[in-house]
Amino acid sequence: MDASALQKSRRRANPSKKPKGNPNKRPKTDEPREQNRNQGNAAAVPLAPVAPLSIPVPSDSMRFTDLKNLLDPLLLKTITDDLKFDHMMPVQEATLHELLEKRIDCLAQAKTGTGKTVAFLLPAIQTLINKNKPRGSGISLLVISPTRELAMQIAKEASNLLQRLPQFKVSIAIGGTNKDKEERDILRGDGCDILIATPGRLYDHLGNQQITQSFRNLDTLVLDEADRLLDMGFMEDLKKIIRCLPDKEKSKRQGMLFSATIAPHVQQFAHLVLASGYKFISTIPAGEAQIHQRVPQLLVTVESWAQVVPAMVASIQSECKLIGPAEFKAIVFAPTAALADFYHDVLSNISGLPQASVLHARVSQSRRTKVTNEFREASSAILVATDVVARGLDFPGVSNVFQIGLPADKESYIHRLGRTARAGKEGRSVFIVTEPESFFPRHVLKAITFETANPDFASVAPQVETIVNKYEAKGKTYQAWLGFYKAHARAMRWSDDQLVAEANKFAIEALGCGEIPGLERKTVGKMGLKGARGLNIVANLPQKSGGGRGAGGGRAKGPAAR
Ligand SMILES: Nc1ncnc2c1ncn2[C@@H]1O[C@H](COP(=O)(O)OP(=O)(O)OP(=O)(O)O)[C@@H](O)[C@H]1O
Repeated sequence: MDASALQKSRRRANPSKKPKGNPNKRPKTDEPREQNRNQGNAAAVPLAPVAPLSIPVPSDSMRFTDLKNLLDPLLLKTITDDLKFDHMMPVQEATLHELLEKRIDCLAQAKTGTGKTVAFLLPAIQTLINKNKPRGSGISLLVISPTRELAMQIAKEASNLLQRLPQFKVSIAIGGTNKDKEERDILRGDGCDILIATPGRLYDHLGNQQITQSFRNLDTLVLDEADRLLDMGFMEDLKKIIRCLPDKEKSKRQGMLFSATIAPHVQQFAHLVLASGYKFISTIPAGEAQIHQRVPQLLVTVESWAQVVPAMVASIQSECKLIGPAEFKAIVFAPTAALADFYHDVLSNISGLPQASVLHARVSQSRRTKVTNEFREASSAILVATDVVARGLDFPGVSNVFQIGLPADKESYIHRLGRTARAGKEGRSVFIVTEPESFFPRHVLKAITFETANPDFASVAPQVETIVNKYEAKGKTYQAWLGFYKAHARAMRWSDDQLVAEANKFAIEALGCGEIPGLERKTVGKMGLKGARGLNIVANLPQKSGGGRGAGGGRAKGPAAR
């Protein structure tokens, strides 16, 4: 990061005022989260929300060398000489001293791409060094991450920080990989000091007493992307995991929650990980959006579903021309795996664009790792993805983010956007919605100033039509569309009949289907669309239905399925 970028980033982070009101208020579509929050852990009394500290970030950012009395010389040398970090990012400046010296528990909020990972790894690694425990004393630091890719990235960053201290070992525990190998790694003779894990796989491992035992001396517990982990999808696993760990008050372990977005439920559940006197440290000034104001955010509103894909292609072509093909590195976010496959197919068949790849939860783990690594290394490429890459992933040099259709919620929009303009770099964003979806930029994202854009999509429409006509998985795409928008139907003010009518328009106009794709009866039931008019209901198929007759699949669409 250059000096002027650092100056800019410092100017942005001036948390001198306490936030007023609730800038993170969730859209109305989040009732399930609300219910889940209220169910909470009955035994635990939620703490009253803690007001954010007013920590003014000085105009001259501290240097890492200013911490030489608190940091191990080898660790400091790695930061300055190997990683070439000189000044601290605002979140590091705001947290490191307190985390290192006072070992406070904290809930920390800072914009995407501003160095939160180092802010939690550094104090935790220093604790590991300070404790100087004999080998085989068990895991000192546990970091929990919502996605596998983010867990791998954090593990890499931890290994980078430990390159001059090779006696300390980092392991990962993530789904989709060989569990036995992970187990051997965690329990190996020379020990595992740092474990980075996703919740489901970690809980699986905790069925093994030996692994549970390896947490007996846990010094630090971190939840990265804390608001996601304390959300409905992960809460139950998380509570079970925490029950398997030593009691937090007795063990005196340090707890840290980090995220760019801190939704209200985070403060309600922070006590699961943090001690009662924890500090809330925010480097986002009151009233300021949690996103980088310098990222130009273009909004394209199209009239019909048929215009979405041509508008996507035209926007990508125009941005690619603006940035230059050699530097154009874009992530295209789609609402579901099937829509990501569809958009990927289209973009792969448009000449003149950088190579496109696709990533979502239904891609095999080995492929996910390969695609992630290739995209990280690429100087020019397109990655079509679902929210599996929305949070935390640090792909260098992403010039553009495209969001096609509604994100799951406001936080998802912010985290997706945060894949560009990281660590002081420039970035651009395009958000494409249809008229019925335009409530989202207008109301849910009302704090954001969008620039209206009108890409010339009429000229690409015939080419897109030819590609779409050849696309085979139309039924699957239709079903995924229906499942996703069913979840947003209330916000769109659609009845079930209207939802189906819009889905059918999408099938005919956007997918070029000759007739409404069939949906198995059981799928209609699972989607809660029994009785809705306009569906083409077909009998349940014996087993796997494939893409042929019915829309196939039938698996509920949740975060895990994306
Ligand atoms: N002090 C620093 N100076 C320069 N670069 C830094 C510094 N600290 C971290 N970085 C780099 O900044 C980039 C972004 O950091 P990181 O991924 O930790 O951001 P983040 O705040 O966790 O983002 P997100 O909210 O998206 O998870 C990384 O490439 C990291 O190596």
